[in-house]
Formats: sequence, structure tokens, C-alpha cells
Amino acid sequence: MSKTILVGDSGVGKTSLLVQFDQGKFQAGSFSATVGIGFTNKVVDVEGTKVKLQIWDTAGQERFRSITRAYYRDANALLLLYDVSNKASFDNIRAWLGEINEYAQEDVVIMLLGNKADMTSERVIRTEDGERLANEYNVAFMETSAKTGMNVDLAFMAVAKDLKMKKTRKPTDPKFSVTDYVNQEKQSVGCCSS
Ligand SMILES: Nc1nc2c(ncn2[C@@H]2O[C@H](COP(=O)(O)OP(=O)(O)OP(=O)(O)O)[C@@H](O)[C@H]2O)c(=O)[nH]1
Repeated sequence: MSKTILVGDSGVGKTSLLVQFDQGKFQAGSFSATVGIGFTNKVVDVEGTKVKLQIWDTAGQERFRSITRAYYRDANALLLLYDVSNKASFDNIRAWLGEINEYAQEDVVIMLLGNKADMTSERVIRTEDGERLANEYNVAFMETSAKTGMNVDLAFMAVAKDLKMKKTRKPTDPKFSVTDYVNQEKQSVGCCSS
């Protein structure tokens, strides 16, 4: 069983993203901060193979940091979220990545997600800012919306695909790049209906 962990500042939308992926719904204005940590099991179909994901939703608040840190070690994938309408949550990404480098396994898949991409008029972080930061740290990047569902399934599908490839890939097969996959598949704001 693989473990995926959602991390990022309080209020960026970690619980909402997971609820949208798990149940396909979004509840506006019902912010109750996660206390501690909890998980959801989900089976994803990757080209006919069932991949089991255990997704851990962590509390973003500082006072829970020592608890959530303890879970990084077992993580196969980390979804690191900021809120495109909250500059502090973006500025804190460097600190999050520092923590991840310190506590997580070396081959962990990291995906940077700029959430709340639906909040067009409140946006303060441009897509390019997220892209630049992701390139600097060599992690995959996309913008998401837990509200509209934009790129939400893709974020988890990319994780599932990467895990499957790691398990089944033969030494002669080309390496699977989660960054390339995401760049190929992701939608951008204003593009397409989701
Ligand atoms: N417009 C919009 N609002 C969102 C989105 N995602 C989350 N929200 C709202 O933002 C608030 C915080 O969302 P949560 O999912 O509880 O945030 P969290 O990251 O789990 O917070 P902690 O549990 O404290 O770490 C809620 O009021 C959500 O309705 C989104 O994509 N778009």
C-alpha cells in the first residue's frame, strides 16, 4: 500500500482537494481546520491496473507540525499545496520543501499544487511564479481547484501512475517522468471545461 501525504499551510485547501477527489463535491465556506492527521483509501485505475492509494490529510497549523513530520518518512508521494490567493502560503513553500528534504525519503514524488485557481479576482500568485519555483526544485507543478475540480483527479492519477511505473518498469523501459506527464495533461485556467 502506498502512502500519499497532503501538506501545506492551514487553509490552502488540502481537505477540500481530498474530498473533491474522493466524493466529487465541494463545500464552500465551511472551513474547519484539520486536527492532527487522518487518511482515506482510494483505488485508482491506471491503464487497467488497480493502484491503491492511501491518502493522508495533515493539519497545516504550526502546532501540529511535529506530528505530521513523523509521517513524511513513509511517504511515497507528497502533494504540497499553496493557495494562489494567499502570498504567505506561497512564500512558505520553500520552508516546506526544506522540511521534506530533511524528513522524507529520497525518491519521494513531490507535486507542487497552486490551489484555488478558480479565485481569479483574488489571485496574487501568477501561474509563472509557481512554475518557476517548481523548476527550481525540480518538482512537478500544476494549478488546481478543489471547487471546480480542475486538475484534481490528474494530481492523484499522476501519483498513481508514477507508483505503478516504479513497480512494473523494466530496466530497459524509458523512465516515467511525472513532470512531463502532468505538463501534457494539465488544464489551465480559462482553458476547457472541467
Ligand atoms: N474558492 C475556493 N475555495 C477553496 C478551494 N479549496 C479550499 N477552499 C476553501 O478554503 C477553506 C480552507 O479549506 P480546507 O480544505 O479546510 O484547508 P486545509 O488546507 O485542509 O486546512 P487545515 O486543515 O487547517 O490544514 C475552506 O473554506 C474551503 O471551502 C478552492 O479550490 N477554491
